[in-house]
Amino acid sequence: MTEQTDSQVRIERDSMGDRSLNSSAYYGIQTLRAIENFPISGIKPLSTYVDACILIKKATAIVNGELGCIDQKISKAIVQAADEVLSGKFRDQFVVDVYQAGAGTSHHMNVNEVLANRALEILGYEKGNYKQVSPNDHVNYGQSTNDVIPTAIRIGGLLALSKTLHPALEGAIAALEKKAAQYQDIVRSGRTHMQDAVPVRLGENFRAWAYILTDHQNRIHTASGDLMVLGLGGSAAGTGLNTHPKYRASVVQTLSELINCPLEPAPHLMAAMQSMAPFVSVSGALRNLAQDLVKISHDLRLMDSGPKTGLKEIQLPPVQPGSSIMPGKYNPVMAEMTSMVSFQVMGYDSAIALAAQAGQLELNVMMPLIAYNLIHSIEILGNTISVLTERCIEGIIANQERCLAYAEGSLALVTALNPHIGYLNAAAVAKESLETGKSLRQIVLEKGLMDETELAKVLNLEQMSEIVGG
Ligand SMILES: N[C@@H](CC(=O)O)C(=O)O
Repeated sequence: MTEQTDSQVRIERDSMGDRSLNSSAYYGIQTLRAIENFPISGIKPLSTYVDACILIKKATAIVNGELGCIDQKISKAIVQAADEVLSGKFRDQFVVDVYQAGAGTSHHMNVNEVLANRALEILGYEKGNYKQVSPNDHVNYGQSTNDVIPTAIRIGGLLALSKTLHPALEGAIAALEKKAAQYQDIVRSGRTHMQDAVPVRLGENFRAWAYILTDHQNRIHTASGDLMVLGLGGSAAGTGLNTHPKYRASVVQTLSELINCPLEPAPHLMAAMQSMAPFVSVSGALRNLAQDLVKISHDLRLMDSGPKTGLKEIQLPPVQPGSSIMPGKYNPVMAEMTSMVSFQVMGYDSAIALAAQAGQLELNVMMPLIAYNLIHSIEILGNTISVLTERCIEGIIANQERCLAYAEGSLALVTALNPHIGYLNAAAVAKESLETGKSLRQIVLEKGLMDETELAKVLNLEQMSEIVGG
């Protein structure tokens, strides 16, 4: 290993002493200590979460500059540094493991240090010259991890929802409605308890899934309303110590404009800091969606099962060879992946529930876990639903003959005879059909239970699978 020369390192000082850093690093001494303290997962902060923190820092620098709390020149340099990060620069400088100091102080200081060091360069100073621009005194003026991080989780959640999950759900709903219209006339056998049930239309199966996803989108949208209420301005304990009296309203307004979303200041800042309820609500709505995604992806796999020994009512588009050993096999990989992601989201939700109830007095220090789990849940669900739509749902082909054959052979068709011959007679017909292999029609006629024309009208599959009153 080659030794670093003096020009390749800089010395920084904090309340614990001096440390040397590589002079190319934009993060500083507190980040360095956190890197050493938390070599846990290797998982770095999600880019949406970094965006959220940087947007908050941009808003606070603008407002603190306008209110005269920090020098205008410094304010402008911090804003320029923030814009550079938002445009994609310096992203490799956000390096603290997601499992880190409680409340997120380490990641927060990482953000403050990167912005301070870049602002120093913009103003013509060396990195680390914190007398000129300080991570704590300027970038973090009037702020605390304790109000910034819960705000960043809210903003990160909102950004992730609007960029990934909501568009993905809209695409899936549109694709399912298209399939519903395409396959409206195909009759298939319903199955309840995995046994023959009355006939249904394949198109209605797709329409039902579209409605299920629409309901989840509405639930998530409603829950996410809570994310728009911000405790920013509360500083360390929700009292707003060290902030300008006009800061709180102004910073929320500025942030609203930056992300083009109607944010509002929380009516009680201590409450906003202490309770993790908004994140629990959104995570709960995500879990709810994930549970139905499991159901839908399992249905897709069942209906596609075969090709020779399963149901094969539909054909999912083959997207890759399925087996390392069995030639010619194509597996329902997109649906399999969807189930696994959904299980992960449920796991994240369980951890969020544990973290959310672990607040003590003025603060809940488990926020880093909540931040990662919530934003990651939204993003992996969004990505999953997008590819499931494009690589699976849009390419589904119905096997009309197979669907009809199952529907015609279903013993549950006798259900339509109940009003005409009674449940017990119908049950006897079904039993005999199963034992002898004779058709339901033949047995009813042999027993003289109904005449031929009447029976033909009642055992009409199209009519039986119509939605009554629909
Ligand atoms: N989380 C810190 C405050 C901060 O980082 O701003 C504490 O309460 O100790």
